[in-house]
Amino acid sequence: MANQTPLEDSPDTAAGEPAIRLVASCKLPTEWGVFTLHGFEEAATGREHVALTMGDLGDGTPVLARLHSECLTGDALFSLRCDCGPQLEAALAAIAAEGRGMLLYLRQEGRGIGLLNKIRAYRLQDEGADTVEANLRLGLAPDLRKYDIAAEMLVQLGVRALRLMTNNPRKIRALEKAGIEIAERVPLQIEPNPHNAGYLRTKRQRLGHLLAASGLQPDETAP
Ligand SMILES: Nc1nc2c(ncn2[C@@H]2O[C@H](COP(=O)(O)OP(=O)(O)OP(=O)(O)O)[C@@H](O)[C@H]2O)c(=O)[nH]1
Ligand SMILES: [Zn+2]
Repeated sequence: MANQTPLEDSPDTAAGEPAIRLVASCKLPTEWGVFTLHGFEEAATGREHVALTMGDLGDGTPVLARLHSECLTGDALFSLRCDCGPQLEAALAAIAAEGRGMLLYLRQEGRGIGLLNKIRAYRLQDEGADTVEANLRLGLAPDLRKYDIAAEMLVQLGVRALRLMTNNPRKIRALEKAGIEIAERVPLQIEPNPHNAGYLRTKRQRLGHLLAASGLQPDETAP
């Protein structure tokens, strides 16, 4: 069986030690504005996550937020197979436009299956499988992500209520279960391209994403 990257389930470690700790923060100027970058480390695994914040987050009013799971191909390598890169940019632009908000960049690549398994899954998608079926054919669940660690990062940054930019109801449910209030869902729908329209359609039909159907064509493997 392919290598599966296990994800930590709970923010509680032995002896009540925090599951994740803030290690260092710095300024991060971007093309949309100057954010503060906070680096975190998971106690159990050493996995590193970051949060980008802007403005005063501690006044108790819900914070415009994005929880973005790592997608090396879409975020850094310009892949058109998914909507991750444009969502990342749109979220940072929206936060900067408000002058207040946060983006958590969570190192759970490939919906938690890891980079190499995602490449294996893409290979199966090249051969006709959809994004859910590809995971299943590798013996992996369609979505292995957890949000307990993210909830703990929010709390450590003084945030307990969000206006969450997402189309993913599972993300909302998981955060609510972890004690975070979702005051509002802010849709984050990107204009599809010929390479990701089938992927987005599968997300809507098989993963329950709240996406408008228009423009989502069935061909996930368009060249
Ligand atoms: N296994 C697998 N993972 C994928 C595929 N395409 C994208 N991903 C991963 O899907 C994840 C996308 O995460 P998010 O941007 O948080 O989006 P989401 O949970 O789908 O929902 P939104 O908040 O609505 O964007 C990233 O970890 C990507 O690496 C794929 O075909 N297979
Ligand atoms: Zn992606």
